[in-house]
Amino acid sequence: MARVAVIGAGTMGHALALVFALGGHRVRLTDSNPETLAKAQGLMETALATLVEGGEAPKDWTSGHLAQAVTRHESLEEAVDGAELIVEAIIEVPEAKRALYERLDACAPPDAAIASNTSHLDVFPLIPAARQRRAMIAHWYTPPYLVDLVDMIPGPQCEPAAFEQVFGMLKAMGKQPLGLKKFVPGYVANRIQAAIGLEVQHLLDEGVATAPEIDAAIIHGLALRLPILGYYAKADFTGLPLMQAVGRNKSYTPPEPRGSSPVLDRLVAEGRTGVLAGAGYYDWPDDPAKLFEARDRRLIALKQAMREIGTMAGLERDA
Ligand SMILES: NC(=O)c1ccc[n+]([C@@H]2O[C@H](COP(=O)([O-])OP(=O)(O)OC[C@H]3O[C@@H](n4cnc5c(N)ncnc54)[C@H](O)[C@@H]3O)[C@@H](O)[C@H]2O)c1
Ligand SMILES: O=C(O)[C@@H](O)[C@@H](O)[C@H](O)[C@@H](O)CO
Repeated sequence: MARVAVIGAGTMGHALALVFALGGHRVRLTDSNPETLAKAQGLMETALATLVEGGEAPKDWTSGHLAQAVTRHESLEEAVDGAELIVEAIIEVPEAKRALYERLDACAPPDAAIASNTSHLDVFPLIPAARQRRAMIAHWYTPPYLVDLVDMIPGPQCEPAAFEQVFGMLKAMGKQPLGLKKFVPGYVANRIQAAIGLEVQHLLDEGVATAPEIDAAIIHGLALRLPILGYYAKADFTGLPLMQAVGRNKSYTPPEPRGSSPVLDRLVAEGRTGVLAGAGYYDWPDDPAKLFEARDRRLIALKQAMREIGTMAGLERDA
């Protein structure tokens, strides 16, 4: 059992606290916003109840059990006191992360590993020199208690033993850490997701299709094969000469990255920031906790079906 501090209790932080608790670790959770920290309790409890009901967490995990495994702390110093692993899950703003790492340098145990959940940032230049030997990225996908992939990148001066320790810890928790040798923005899955993002925003901004139409194309077209074949096994079923021909014809040109999307900017300006705000690309009038629950139930059913079905991509797990 390790002592883990999770910094940031928002969309990812509360869920990561739950993941590490379920993994058998003792977790302290903190956030600079006391309201967010307070709300995290209810979100963790709902997620835990859904996991228990779906058979993805042990039956004896009650909210009392959770309260013992995860404690909430308004003070950063208190949260990191005695921590062996610090999971940084604060906002994706370089200056905020830099300021936090400086504070951590002053108050965290000298041997604590720091693992950033950053989606795309090269955080290593933001981390003080004294912390470099145990600095790494461990990037999770939401909800991390159901999505197993964790992208892992050691910092340029990270000691291999420190990296392997955290890598092994995540493996022991039943996760699928994917170790990359050096930082590349977005790792593997987030780069693919970013490319999809660029294309779907282009299609929407240009009025080619609506958000529901684009989602229908993904859900009823692409998504069915992906869990079984990934990309390359699907290509083998397509036939590689066709892929060559498509490439040769240059029939696809990716949209120019513009750094912004007019539709996205309008939605955010209108306060339609996503499920937690009750609306985003879609309207979400229900209680967010209920919506997370509805999503999680479906993900559990899918995950369990996938375990039964197996993939055809020759992955280690299916051997
Ligand atoms: N949302 C996702 O799907 C997702 C998935 C994987 C990775 N990430 C990454 O995880 C990180 C967090 O993302 P999120 O979606 O949970 O964001 P979020 O906005 O939901 O939560 C971030 C939290 O950090 C808190 N915070 C800000 N500065 C702080 C500080 N100095 N100390 C303590 N708390 C602080 C905020 O109050 C907020 O509650 C980002 O780096 C993001 O790129 C997000
Ligand atoms: O998909 C996820 O959960 C993650 O990849 C996140 O890091 C996040 O959603 C990013 O894709 C945001 O661009």
